[in-house]
Amino acid sequence: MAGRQRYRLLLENAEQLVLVCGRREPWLRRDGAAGLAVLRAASLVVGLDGCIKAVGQADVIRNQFLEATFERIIDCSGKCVLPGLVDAHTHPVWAGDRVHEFAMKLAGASYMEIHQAGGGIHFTVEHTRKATEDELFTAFQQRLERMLRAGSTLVECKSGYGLDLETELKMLRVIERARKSMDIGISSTYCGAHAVPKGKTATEATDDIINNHLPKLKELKLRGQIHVNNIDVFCEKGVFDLESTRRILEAGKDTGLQINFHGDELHPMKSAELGAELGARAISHLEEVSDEGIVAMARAKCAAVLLPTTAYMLRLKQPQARKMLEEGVIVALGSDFNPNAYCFSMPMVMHLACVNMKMSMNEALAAATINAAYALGKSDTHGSLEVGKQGDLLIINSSRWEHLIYQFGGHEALINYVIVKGKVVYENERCETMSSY
Ligand SMILES: N=CN[C@@H](CCC(=O)O)C(=O)O
Ligand SMILES: [Zn+2]
Repeated sequence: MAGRQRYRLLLENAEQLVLVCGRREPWLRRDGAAGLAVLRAASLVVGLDGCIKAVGQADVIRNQFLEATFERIIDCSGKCVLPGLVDAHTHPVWAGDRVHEFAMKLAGASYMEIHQAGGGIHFTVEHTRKATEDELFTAFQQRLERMLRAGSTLVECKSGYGLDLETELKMLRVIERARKSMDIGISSTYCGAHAVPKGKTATEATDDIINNHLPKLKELKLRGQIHVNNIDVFCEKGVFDLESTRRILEAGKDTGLQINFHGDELHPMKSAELGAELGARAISHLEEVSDEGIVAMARAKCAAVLLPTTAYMLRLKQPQARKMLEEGVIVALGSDFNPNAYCFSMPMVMHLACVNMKMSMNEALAAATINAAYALGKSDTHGSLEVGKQGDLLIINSSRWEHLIYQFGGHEALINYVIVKGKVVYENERCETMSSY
């Protein structure tokens, strides 16, 4: 019995309550993901501290909390409750969209042709450098709101459209401001090695990052002004080669940052092998990863953050998700939201992962929850519905959770509530009047 205590939230009698996992697993590999933990006719309680206090059969919870009071009770009959989605890879702070480049790509130009001609990341850098901090923040805030409404409650956010120290810090301050003022959870990534700035060689840019950028980040962290979690490099032919990548990642690790970088996207670079050797928490993209790289990542428990929107948008070959899963890699998903791949929606990302990368719906959900949380070093607090974890949840207006993936682009009418730390941060009233079928 819970006694007369007060709690923040009671979700009552969900048709399905998708725990994802229930034994404090820090990740789910293929076999674990195949049998996701799902309860039927279940309830969940979140405490005043925002953490989950109980989850179980509705009648058991009812008896246990008979005398308790709740700030809010939501009747979930006929609905499903899932963990908030975790987006493990985004570039959401920028000015200047690239819709004109979308047209060029549709007409046949490749990503690298546009980049080498001074467009792509360079175009966005030019606009981001000119934008004020407030302008960047306003656009970022709106993007985060859209992510939240699409079900993401924890999002990795990169800098990387400044390249010079001043603009990189401006971006990181914008991320910090959102972290403090918004409900959505943020994992912040320094990505000063996103491209080689115009007028510098890769070696000069690498030296600048190691000698100037990283010491400044360390100083700001010590002063409690900016909290950066991860370090990223775009390890790619014509951008940062393997040796420069190694130098930057090692220096970042020495500064206390988790390694989480772009690798083996357009060309095989042996990024996976390098990441495994350096103890990287995650590597993103991996369309061109080698067989040895896959084995090394599995052994090193280095998560593969797969980005189905990139391969779709750029018509690249798909990352070998099946092979990675079979070899025991921890597979996570990200939207890769950026001016090249303008997609906020993890439900759509999961759908693409299922159709184009041949993942099952269970594998896709594990990849967008517990495994994405692992890729950010946060699976002890996020990514599943277990007692003690943060009460980040979705309620969908359907009696089977798989509708979240099956209805491609249908999440806007399907997601009924988004909840962070037990507090409703988005309520979609349209759901009450609409049938989900
Ligand atoms: N590949 C490098 N970075 C981004 C694209 C960034 C951009 O084009 O602005 C990505 O992950 O897809
Ligand atoms: Zn990226």
